[in-house]
Amino acid sequence: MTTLGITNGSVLQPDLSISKSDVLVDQSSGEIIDVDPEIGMSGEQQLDATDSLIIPGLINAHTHVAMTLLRGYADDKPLETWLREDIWPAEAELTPEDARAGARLGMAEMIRSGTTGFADMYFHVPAIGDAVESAGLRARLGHGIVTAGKTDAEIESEVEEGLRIARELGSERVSTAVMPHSLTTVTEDVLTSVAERAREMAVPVHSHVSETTAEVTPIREERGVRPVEYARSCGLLQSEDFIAHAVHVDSAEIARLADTGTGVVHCPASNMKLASGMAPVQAMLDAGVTVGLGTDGVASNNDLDMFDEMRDAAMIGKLAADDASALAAPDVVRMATQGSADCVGFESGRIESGAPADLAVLSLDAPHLTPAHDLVSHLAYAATGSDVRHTVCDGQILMRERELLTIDEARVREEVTERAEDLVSRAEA
Ligand SMILES: N[C@@H](CCSC[C@H]1O[C@@H](n2cnc3c(=O)[nH]cnc32)[C@H](O)[C@@H]1O)C(=O)O
Ligand SMILES: [Zn+2]
Repeated sequence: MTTLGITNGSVLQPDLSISKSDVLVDQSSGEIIDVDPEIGMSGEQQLDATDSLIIPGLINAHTHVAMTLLRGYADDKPLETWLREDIWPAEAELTPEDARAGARLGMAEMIRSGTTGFADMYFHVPAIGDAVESAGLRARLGHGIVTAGKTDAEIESEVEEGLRIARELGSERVSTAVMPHSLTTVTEDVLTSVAERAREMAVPVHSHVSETTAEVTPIREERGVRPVEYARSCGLLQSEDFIAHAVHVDSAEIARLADTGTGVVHCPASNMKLASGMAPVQAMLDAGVTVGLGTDGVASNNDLDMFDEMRDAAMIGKLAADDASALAAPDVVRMATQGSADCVGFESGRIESGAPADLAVLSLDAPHLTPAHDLVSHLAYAATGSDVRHTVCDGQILMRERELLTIDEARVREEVTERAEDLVSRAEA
């Protein structure tokens, strides 16, 4: 057994209280051995956490990580127009090597901002999976299945790819899901059949649901039910499943999401930027829905910093509920850690013995984090990703004193810059 001690800091406990404590990690199993004052010095190697707070690694429960290639490429448009006019044509030109480079850049950004795990829906998933393996993060990956605008033969190969990825990929840190893109971009037959196959493979289903009113209206008009009911009728929304957005859900739908135990991944920045709407997150929390947090792709965010996302969730949550006490600091911190872990099906998100050693160490030695009346408040409202000193996933150090150890950042930035230019010129040719 090789051990790592994180010493001389404070720990954000699972109940969100803060105590002066060390953390001792078994690097062989990737688990936390113990959380206890003074225990860190017994580790074979140490990470210093003086004037720092040890938090669970944040979990980005819904993203499209390779979209870093399209950061700033098309802004200031609503979802449908943005996807059809700009994003899908550019993505049609994307190669597996582009996706691999884009994913590596995105993971560099995640590690730098204390994110240790994520759920990703994209294509060229094996290339993204390789990038995850070498970066050292934890991820649940799936091929986004779209049927809209495709021929029967194309649909067949989309479905095959989606099921093949769910069945064949996977390792210690990489798990999979079946990911039909949304209720309006995938036919009823395909939604029903891929959900059934997901049950046989014992993997979750993940989709975009009710992100905009443009998705709700056609379902209501054609089927006479709201989207959550329709999704149920297709066999979606089991307890292991998780959906992104759920912006336009009524109280009956919220009750249904709570009963079924389906996770909801709130993506506040994307919802604001695409003007998709304000999700009723406080109502979902009150009803007992499991709520996590995600950035969505960077083309609609435009970064992968989960600290920004916590702050955005708190701000828009208060506006949506017309109540300043809604989406309080502990609510958003819980969403970015335990809530996201519960959505995605990770054991991480909590610092306790036996849990995966997925951690971030945040420096408190900064003007914008002074004074320290309430560190949970700082996490939600004042800290940023650049305050993270060290990032650890599965017991391995991915960043030490802001130096990335698993990704050659300069090389990745250069490569993505070149590939992104090339991609855009192909798309616009
Ligand atoms: N196999 C599909 C690709 C699906 S990947 C997932 C898709 O979701 C897209 N996407 C990104 N953000 C959003 C969003 O907010 N809502 C819906 N789709 C999004 C993303 O650009 C990507 O095309 C195909 O052949 O088109
Ligand atoms: Zn998305």
